[in-house]
Amino acid sequence: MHKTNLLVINSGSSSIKYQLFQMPSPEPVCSGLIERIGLTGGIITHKVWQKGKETTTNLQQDLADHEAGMRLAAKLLTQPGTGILRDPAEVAIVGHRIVHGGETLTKTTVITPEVKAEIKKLFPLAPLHNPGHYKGIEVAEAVFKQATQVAVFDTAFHQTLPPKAYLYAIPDHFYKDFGIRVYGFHGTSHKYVSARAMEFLDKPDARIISMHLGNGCSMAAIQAGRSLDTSMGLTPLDGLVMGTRCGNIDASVILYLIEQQGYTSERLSDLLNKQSGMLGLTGHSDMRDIGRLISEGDEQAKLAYELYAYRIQKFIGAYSAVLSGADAILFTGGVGENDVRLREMVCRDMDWCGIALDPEKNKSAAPGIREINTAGSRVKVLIVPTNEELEIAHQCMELLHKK
Ligand SMILES: Nc1ncnc2c1ncn2[C@@H]1O[C@H](COP(=O)(O)OP(=O)(O)O)[C@@H](O)[C@H]1O
Ligand SMILES: CC(=O)OP(=O)(O)O
Ligand SMILES: [Mg+2]
Repeated sequence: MHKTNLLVINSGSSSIKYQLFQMPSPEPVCSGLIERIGLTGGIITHKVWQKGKETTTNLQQDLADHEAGMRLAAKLLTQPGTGILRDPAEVAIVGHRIVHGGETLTKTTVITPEVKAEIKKLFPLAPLHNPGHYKGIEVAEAVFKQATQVAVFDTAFHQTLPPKAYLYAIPDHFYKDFGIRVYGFHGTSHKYVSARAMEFLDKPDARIISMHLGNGCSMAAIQAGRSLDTSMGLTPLDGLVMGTRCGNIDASVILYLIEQQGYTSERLSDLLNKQSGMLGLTGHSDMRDIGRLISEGDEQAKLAYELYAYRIQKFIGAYSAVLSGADAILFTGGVGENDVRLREMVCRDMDWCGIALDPEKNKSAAPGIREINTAGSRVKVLIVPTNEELEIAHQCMELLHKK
């Protein structure tokens, strides 16, 4: 069978993940994770599967920004030793995760100069993401010259939100004139994990509360595969407490800082996007660092965890109302999939809405989708490892081969 080499690049706010697929096989032949971009102690894990053998390369290297990360990924993919490609021209398609598509880029699309210009126009609405994606596209265009570059948008899955969920209660013309509305993000992940959960539950009309908890965090209320509400808004700043973002905040805090403390918009953007969230509360944005502090008895770290979990619990309550109950809640993302303590805190005292966590199952580190609720729990509690890269690969194939 003819195989298509398809490289997927998923750049998040703190990481770049990449996978090389030989489509239609869903198993990658190479994958990489570049973590802690912009922090000290960058961690790089590059894996290659060839002739039934797995080879892993681990590097520790500080990476200042996403461009440095993308250049390293391209080098690891193509250089002798770690490279799986003899020639970059072997890659036929590069699929890029793009966080913000705005009002016009609502579906998976081939990247043209016009699409790039639109992604650039949206920099202010996704300041931690779209600039990195743009650099990623430019590096990929330079290295994989022959490939078709495709964009898959985080916002696309949330196009099904009803107006009562996507409009803000400000004069209507702000939506009509400037496109100010809830867009919602992490859509590729919410779509992928909810589809896996519907299969697992064998329930195509399932009511699902999906929690993507990574460096960026968002929740979605999903029914029968359609997103009905989500916690991020015009930008990926709203909703939950995140690694460096504040989530929900009274807009008057911003007015107060401008009027009474002389903050400029630049300082405010830096404060709310990059200095807040867990970083602002504890001095650390990575939950592994904060987990270590808790184990050492740090009270502030414990309080920050409580605040993070409490916000999630409130959204579970809200989305139970949106969906008139839930069949399952899903944990995914770097924190959701790995952080035992956090899952325990989120599910604590939630029996009123039918959620009962099994503490032993919660500790299991088994791979793949798994159920961690007690036998009597009315709502299933699932860990569903996300795979944004595979979802992006499928969407690229659908677009280009109409499969
Ligand atoms: N074993 C772990 N325990 C707790 N948190 C973890 C663990 N592994 C990763 N994380 C958290 O996951 C975050 C990264 O999640 P990820 O979904 O990859 O982020 P991104 O938003 O950059 O895509 C890290 O910042 C870290 O807080
Ligand atoms: C939208 C968003 O916050 O993405 P990430 O979690 O990958 O930073
Ligand atoms: Mg991510």
